[in-house]
Amino acid sequence: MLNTVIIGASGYTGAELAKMVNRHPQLSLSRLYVSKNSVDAGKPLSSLYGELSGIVDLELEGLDPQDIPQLFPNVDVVLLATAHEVSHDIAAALLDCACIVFDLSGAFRVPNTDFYQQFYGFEHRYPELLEEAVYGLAEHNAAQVAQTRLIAVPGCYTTAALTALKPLANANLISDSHKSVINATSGVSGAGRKASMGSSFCEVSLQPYGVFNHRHQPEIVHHLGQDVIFTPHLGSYKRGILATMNVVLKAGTTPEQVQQAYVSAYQDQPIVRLLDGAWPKLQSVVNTPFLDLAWQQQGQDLIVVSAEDNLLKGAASQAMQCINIRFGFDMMESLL
Ligand SMILES: NC(=O)C1=CN([C@@H]2O[C@H](COP(=O)(O)OP(=O)(O)OC[C@H]3O[C@@H](n4cnc5c(N)ncnc54)[C@H](OP(=O)(O)O)[C@@H]3O)[C@@H](O)[C@H]2O)C=CC1
Ligand SMILES: CC(=O)N[C@@H](CCC(=O)OP(=O)(O)O)C(=O)O
Repeated sequence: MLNTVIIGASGYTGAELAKMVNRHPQLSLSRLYVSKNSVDAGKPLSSLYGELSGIVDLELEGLDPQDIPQLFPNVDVVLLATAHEVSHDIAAALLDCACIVFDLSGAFRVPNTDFYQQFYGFEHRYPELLEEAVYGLAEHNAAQVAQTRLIAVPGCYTTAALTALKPLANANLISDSHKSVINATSGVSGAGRKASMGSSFCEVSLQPYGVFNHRHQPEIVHHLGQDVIFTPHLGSYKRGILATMNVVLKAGTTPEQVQQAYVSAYQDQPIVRLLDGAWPKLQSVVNTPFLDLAWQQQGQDLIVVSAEDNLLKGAASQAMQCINIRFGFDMMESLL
């Protein structure tokens, strides 16, 4: 059994992780942490999430980062469900304790320190860890995930976009002279559990945000290898992302080539479901680890649509896919 700890366990993705770790036959959930002075320290996780009552009643503990060298030497797996800056600050100390670290934040996703200054607003002090980290896009980077000690789990919008666009880019089917256009809508849980005006019940209304400057645009570009335009939208519902993408294909690309690109990428990947004759919808993926994908071509124009649960394939269940890959467990273990 692998001794497993979740830091940031009281948040939305942390609670999803707790559920999955708890039902995993090879993982033993030993501790749940929040910040040192958290108002939730001392409470059982199940007092915050009633559905976990009798299932995960472990108490949330406040973590002082200075105690990491004493607390973590016997821990095998650490899941960081924390804000970017928090993950940035504590990952190195956890790696020094020989933990395998799965970080759900953006702190190690793009190997470029300038990117962090520009899009995250902090100076990245661990350029060597940025180089070392493996991007945990499970269906595409399994071989590298299996070898590493630091996995940067992709962002939720990024997973929706890259899963749809990477097979086309890998098959060299996207026109060089057009940017692919990604329009995606996320439920409010994408903003996390902490209260804010922008995510309060009476304020949320379907609306774009982060136009031309959302940090997932450069994350997508880096891992796709092609420029894109990305516009996120906040929807007035709890969870799920629907992304609609317009792609201009190279002249002469046939529907068979597009089909072949998707089938060869995902035919052995149970989490990505290629729909035949229906468009993805949130209802089919919310509260599941699946990402649904469908497309339609008209000449050089391709519309491709993906849908996922932002807290699951967009975060926690993709982290669990990475754990399964990293330790050689069945790839579906504990996902359903
Ligand atoms: N929500 C989503 O759809 C997605 C989120 N992500 C990323 O995953 C990470 C977690 O997101 P989410 O679950 O939504 O966030 P939440 O805001 O819901 O939860 C954050 C958690 O971190 C804890 N925390 C805050 N500061 C510290 C600290 N210094 N030390 C330890 N714990 C701390 C919080 O508890 P407390 O404040 O009480 O200490 C809480 O448990 C973020 O980096 C986010 O960007 C990635 C993909 C999708
Ligand atoms: C609705 C909403 O606010 N969504 C978040 C995305 C959360 C996420 O997946 O991304 P990171 O891990 O990169 O923070 C946002 O736009 O910032």
